[in-house]
Amino acid sequence: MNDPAHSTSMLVTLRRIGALAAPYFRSEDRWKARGLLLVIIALNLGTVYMAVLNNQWFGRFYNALENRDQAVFWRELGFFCWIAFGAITIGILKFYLTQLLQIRWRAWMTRSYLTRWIADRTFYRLELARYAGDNNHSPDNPDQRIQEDLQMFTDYTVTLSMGLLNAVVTLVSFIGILWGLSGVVDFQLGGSTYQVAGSMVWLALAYCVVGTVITHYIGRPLIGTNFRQQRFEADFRHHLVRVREYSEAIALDRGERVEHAQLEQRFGAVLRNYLTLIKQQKNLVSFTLSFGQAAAVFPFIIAAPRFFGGAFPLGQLMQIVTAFDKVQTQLSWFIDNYDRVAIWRATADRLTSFDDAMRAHATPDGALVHDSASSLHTQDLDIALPNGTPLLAKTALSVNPGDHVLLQGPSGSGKSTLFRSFAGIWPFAHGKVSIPENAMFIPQRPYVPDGKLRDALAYPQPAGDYTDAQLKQALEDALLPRLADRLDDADAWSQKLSGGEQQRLAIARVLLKKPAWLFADEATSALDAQAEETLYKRLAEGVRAAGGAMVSIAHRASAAAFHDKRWTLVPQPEGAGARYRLEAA
Ligand SMILES: Nc1ncnc2c1ncn2[C@@H]1O[C@H](COP(=O)(O)OP(=O)(O)OP(=O)(O)O)[C@@H](O)[C@H]1O
Repeated sequence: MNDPAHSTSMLVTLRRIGALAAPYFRSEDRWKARGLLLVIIALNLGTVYMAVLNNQWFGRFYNALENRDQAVFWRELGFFCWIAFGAITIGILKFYLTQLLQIRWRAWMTRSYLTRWIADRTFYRLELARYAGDNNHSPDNPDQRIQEDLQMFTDYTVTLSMGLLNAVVTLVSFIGILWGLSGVVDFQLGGSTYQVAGSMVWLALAYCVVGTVITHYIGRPLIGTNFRQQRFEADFRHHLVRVREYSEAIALDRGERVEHAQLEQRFGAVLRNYLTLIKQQKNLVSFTLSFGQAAAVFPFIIAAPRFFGGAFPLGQLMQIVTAFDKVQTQLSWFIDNYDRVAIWRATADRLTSFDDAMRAHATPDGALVHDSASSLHTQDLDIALPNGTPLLAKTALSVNPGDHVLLQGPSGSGKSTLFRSFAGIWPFAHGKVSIPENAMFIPQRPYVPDGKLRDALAYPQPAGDYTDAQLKQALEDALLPRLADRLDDADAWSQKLSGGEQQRLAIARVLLKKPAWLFADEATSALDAQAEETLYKRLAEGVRAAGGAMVSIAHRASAAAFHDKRWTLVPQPEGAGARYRLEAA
């Protein structure tokens, strides 16, 4: 999380905010968006107009009181009902339409970000960029950007800009009123008499400038403390989630004490910072409360000599007091929103960097030519690690229908990465890969989504594409007969199923979809030798029947027996151009 102390200049931030905000008002929703915005602006101006009417009413009402004029008193009370009715109606509409604009805007931005994040596997490349140490283009926690920052950005942009508009228009209106009410005051200095116009305006300004400077001085540390609070809270929550996710491993390691200490330490940081926050807030609250109380009597005190001197009636005094209050409140708007503006800026900065990162990783760098063919061929295939270290260089290989290839090599030699390159998702590969279109990959750690078992089994196709009989048969063929009756059970399958069961579920998917080309990355590593043999047999029969081929990464003889070709990644000496070389046999 950016510290506000290190954020960019206000001008740059405003440009960024403009760039983030503009697309929505140019989108397909633009007419509704612009219409809503205009109505909200009009309602804000309406609020100010109501306040002006209210101020004028104060003058007439208090004059009626002073003159003991009952007729005017009742008429003005009736008029007040109209003003109140208008203010309430405008207030409700303003609240409702502002919320509506915010949620529409958030919905549009969220969909736009989601689309760009998911599209073309940008989410995957962003994660890889993080491992590659590309800090400029690998924002932390995209989930937080999309879920929280977009909500804050739209909320703050609407409320702060409308608040600013309100403050400026109110100030202009009420400074005018206050100026008119102030009249011209004689002012003696060094034996000469000067005439000062708008004395109340100058006094209100002076009062607020003094208040603002003091608030700024007292409130400044709060911004940094607030930001640190958010970060400490996020750290604490993150660690709690990790303990939950890795509960079993931690329990097996007997890591409770370490985790407890870690959690205590993180919560300690939350607590310490919070105590600092409370102390700083206490200072600010002490001042703003005193300042607010003083503001209630300050205009009476300064207008009193002229009032008692008979310069104006009670109604005008009350008008001066309410106008002074308005001017004072609006001038204080800037300082009241000091920390919100800082949060807004940081949010805009984070969204901009997320935007830039998505743009930078929107499409693969184009170095790998990936097309479809009736069999697998690679040409001049170079594969590197995210940090640039070459793993394999100038690799040419081919697999023809009917081939069953076993890929072997030391751990970390790049077997899975070769598969990632075949699939066309590894951004650090160069050269050419041609591969049949409907090839299926079983990753080392299959993804099993939560929800209904039938959906997890058919993933990513809709379960409706398959009959119950097909789904059940696939489960039975994958040695999961126990699950065949639970197709409609919704559960957190990735937590409930054992590692071996999850692998069998991934194999059930293959048996269900019957691809001609299969790439299996240690797909049976958690199974016993007998189950491994049975399942490999079924997989091999499946691809043979479909006229395709199979490439497997596997270590045990029970799997090796189903392959007739072997590729081995052989370590290369330093200076050979790549860490490994692929030997085909
Ligand atoms: N996302 C990543 N970021 C950084 N390095 C990675 C990433 N994925 C893989 N690597 C590195 O690439 C190298 C090859 O990894 P890969 O998973 O392909 O090896 P493997 O041969 O399949 O290993 P194993 O047999 O242990 O599964 C390893 O050194 C690994 O640390």
